[in-house]
Amino acid sequence: MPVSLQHMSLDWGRKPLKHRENTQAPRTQSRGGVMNAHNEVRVYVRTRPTAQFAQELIECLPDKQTVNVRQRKISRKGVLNNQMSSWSFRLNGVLHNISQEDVYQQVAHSVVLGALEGYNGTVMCFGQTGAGKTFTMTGATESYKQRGIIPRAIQEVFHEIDNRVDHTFSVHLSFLEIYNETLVDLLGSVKGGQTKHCGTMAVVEEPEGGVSVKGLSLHPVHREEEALNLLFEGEMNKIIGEHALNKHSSRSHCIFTVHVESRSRTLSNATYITSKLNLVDLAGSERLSKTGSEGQVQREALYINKSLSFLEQAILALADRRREHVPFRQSKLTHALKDSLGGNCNTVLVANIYGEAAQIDETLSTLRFAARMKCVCTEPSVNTHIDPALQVQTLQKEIQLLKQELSFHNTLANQAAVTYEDLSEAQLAVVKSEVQSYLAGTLDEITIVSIRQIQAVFAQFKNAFQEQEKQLKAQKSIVVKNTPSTLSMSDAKEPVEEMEGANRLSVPASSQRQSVSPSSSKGKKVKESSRKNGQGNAGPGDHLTMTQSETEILVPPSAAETKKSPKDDAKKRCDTPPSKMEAFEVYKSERGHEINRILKENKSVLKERLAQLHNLTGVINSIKRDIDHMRSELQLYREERQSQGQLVSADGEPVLDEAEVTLLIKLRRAKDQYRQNYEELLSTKAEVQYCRHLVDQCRMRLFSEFESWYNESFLLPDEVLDIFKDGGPIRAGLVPVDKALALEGDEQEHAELLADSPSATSFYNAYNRTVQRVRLTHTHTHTQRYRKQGNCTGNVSIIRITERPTPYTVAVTKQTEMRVFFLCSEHLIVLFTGRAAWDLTQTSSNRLQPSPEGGANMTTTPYLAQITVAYFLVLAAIELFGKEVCNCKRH
Ligand SMILES: Nc1ncnc2c1ncn2[C@@H]1O[C@H](COP(=O)(O)OP(=O)(O)OP(=O)(O)O)[C@@H](O)[C@H]1O
Repeated sequence: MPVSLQHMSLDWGRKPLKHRENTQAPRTQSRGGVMNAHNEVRVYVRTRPTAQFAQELIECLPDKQTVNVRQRKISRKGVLNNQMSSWSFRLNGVLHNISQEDVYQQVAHSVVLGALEGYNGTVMCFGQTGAGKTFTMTGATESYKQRGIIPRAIQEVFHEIDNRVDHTFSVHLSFLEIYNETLVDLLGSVKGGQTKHCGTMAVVEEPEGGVSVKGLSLHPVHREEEALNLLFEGEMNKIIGEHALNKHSSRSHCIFTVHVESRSRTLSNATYITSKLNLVDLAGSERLSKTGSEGQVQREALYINKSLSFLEQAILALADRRREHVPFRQSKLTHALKDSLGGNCNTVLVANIYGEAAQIDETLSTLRFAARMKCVCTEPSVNTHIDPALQVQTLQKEIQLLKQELSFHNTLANQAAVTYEDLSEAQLAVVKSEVQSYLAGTLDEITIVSIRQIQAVFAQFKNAFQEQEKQLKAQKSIVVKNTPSTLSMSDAKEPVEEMEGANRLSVPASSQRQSVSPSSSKGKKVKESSRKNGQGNAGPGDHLTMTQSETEILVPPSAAETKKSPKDDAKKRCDTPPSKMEAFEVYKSERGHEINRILKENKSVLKERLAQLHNLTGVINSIKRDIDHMRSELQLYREERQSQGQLVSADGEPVLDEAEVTLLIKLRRAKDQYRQNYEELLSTKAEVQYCRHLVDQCRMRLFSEFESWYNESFLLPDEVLDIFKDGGPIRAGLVPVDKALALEGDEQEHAELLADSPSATSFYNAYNRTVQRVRLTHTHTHTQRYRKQGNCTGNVSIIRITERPTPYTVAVTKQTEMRVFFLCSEHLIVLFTGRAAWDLTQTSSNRLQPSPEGGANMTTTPYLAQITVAYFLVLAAIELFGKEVCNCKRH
């Protein structure tokens, strides 16, 4: 077996970078940056110097990036004729007659710096046997000046490490050989190596992507010299053969890897970065007819050629972006290079070629491989890791610091006694009793001291709510059992959509328990028809979501309630108001008929526009697909042509062929079509948005008017209804704040004026309207005045409820007995004493029971405006506490 060991001279000492030899070649990238903006593999071609350089066949252009190759055409019969074919290859650089130092600077310098910044890097030499791959990668052994990329990379790594004092680095080396499809550890015999997994060597996939070699030893190195020793040791172990084209031909593929790990000395975070710098010297492809290899060397050549052809297949697949599968596992070489070729790596290929005419076929084939490789994309990214143990330590320190901050803050705020640990059983019991007292009205406020306490308070509220809900359900099931439904599912089906919204705006349960009289005949009609159905309200609620209000209504009137006085008639009727769903149906067909009709019309227009939008989207997507398809067809076509070499005219201009031109025209047309449809899509979208807005507006109006009508017909107390009478200061429905606030005293004033003369009604009505209008313009000032009276300053706890279309804010002042509630909605802002409001809830009375302490805007005689306001406030407040509180802030 003609295997020999290559002799290496070991006299390459380290030389400081500032004394380096000629560095004329431009530095392509800045220090440590991602070297390739387009994330494509960078490809260089290097010519082996020769006295017989075939100038007439190989032309290196002055741009130092293009190489043109000419070859005699082969006739159909397989014989050469005098016609020539030309190919042009544009690469990242043509390294023709340049020094080893310049090669390193152009090819590997930025990849090495990238590796120190956490980017994986690969530099790989490919080409015909004897073309200069080993010379490029390892260099000549005789002279320091002629050393190749690997020793220079080692030198640069350690030089940079010495300079980067803000980081600590650890460097390990490995040296893998793939010989006849067998993995060999070239440093296996060297002591001090660490091997992760023992046993047969194999390429294994890493859980986080990428590959590693099981059983390959990793050697820690601290100095350049140590690293060079290992390189030379491995080089000595490489298998070398001899044939006609190369006396010292590498018979295997070799991957020298520098593993770098770096941590910041200045930042005390738990992150660190790692990278792998792969320096790959591939075995050369060879034609047995040219090398004249025999026996073992011939067998090796077969293995080499086979693995290189698998490499070509993998590159073809990688370059074709439509291919999902890349056959990496076909050979040990492609599998081992999996993450170096198409991964997160800065990859550079050097294609080594002969300059002689005799090797022109192989040169052309090497250049085609290089052109394909240039189409391969990589995604360089920094390999950042987190050290879990260090992170725990850092977080513990941070917690400690924050605890100290907090206790310092508490001391300043006179709250040194507050603890922030989990609440004990005793503390939880205290919270529970506080919440119960608060709900019962015996406690005005719960002082908030910590987040854990807030959580416990909310948990208690939730418990209370759930318990109440359970009770209501139990109550409902009893009533439902006794109340046969007369409405079928289909009856209830249509209103569902609208009622979902109606429920959102609905008046809560307790409000319906109040004794009120209907003010309109329509309301009565609904109520009466509902009465005919036994208890009146069970129907739709049985099939749909049973709201709290509906369940409440189902409770049959007690014997005491049926005993009526003449004035109690209204009360009794309101004990059993119709279900909202039922009432809503009636409302839509009568009072709300017009707005309901408009809503329906708007909905149908919206539906039509949505269908149009849907169609347009379909059309656009299909055009987009066509465009994508054409683009990739064009790309593929170009790549194919590029890999065959760019066809150029006699003047050297690139020539487009007919097929490419046709594809370009088709693509342009499709783009125009896409643009037109897209514009149409935008205008249709705008129309849809507008229609949606109209539908929403109509729906909101329908609901709000229904609410007003329902309240007016079934729920509002007589006193309130009186003030809604024609000519009264407040119109029926939700009470606008300005009117509510302006109401005070109006009744009296009105009555006095009317007393002048009964025939002066129109005059006074007009007068009153003008007065109201003037007051309306002063709403803001008015509200401010009340706000001040409400003493809404100082510490305020705000609980915001977000589960409603319009969020409500309940603000409770801490300073005085006075409580101010703001119910903010489109129509109503209420200022009131909290105690009075809660009293009202508890007694279920329609009369306001002011707190004994009273407030600046409260007296023992309830004003009508205040009653009205209180009424709405209480409804909202009850509803609030039936909902889960989502967010609590302490100001
Ligand atoms: N740029 C160059 N300058 C000087 N000598 C070179 C150059 N390129 C190659 N050589 C010489 O050519 C011979 C073959 O080169 P080398 O061993 O590097 O080829 P190879 O591509 O690695 O071949 P194989 O694939 O058979 O291993 C060596 O003696 C080497 O010194």
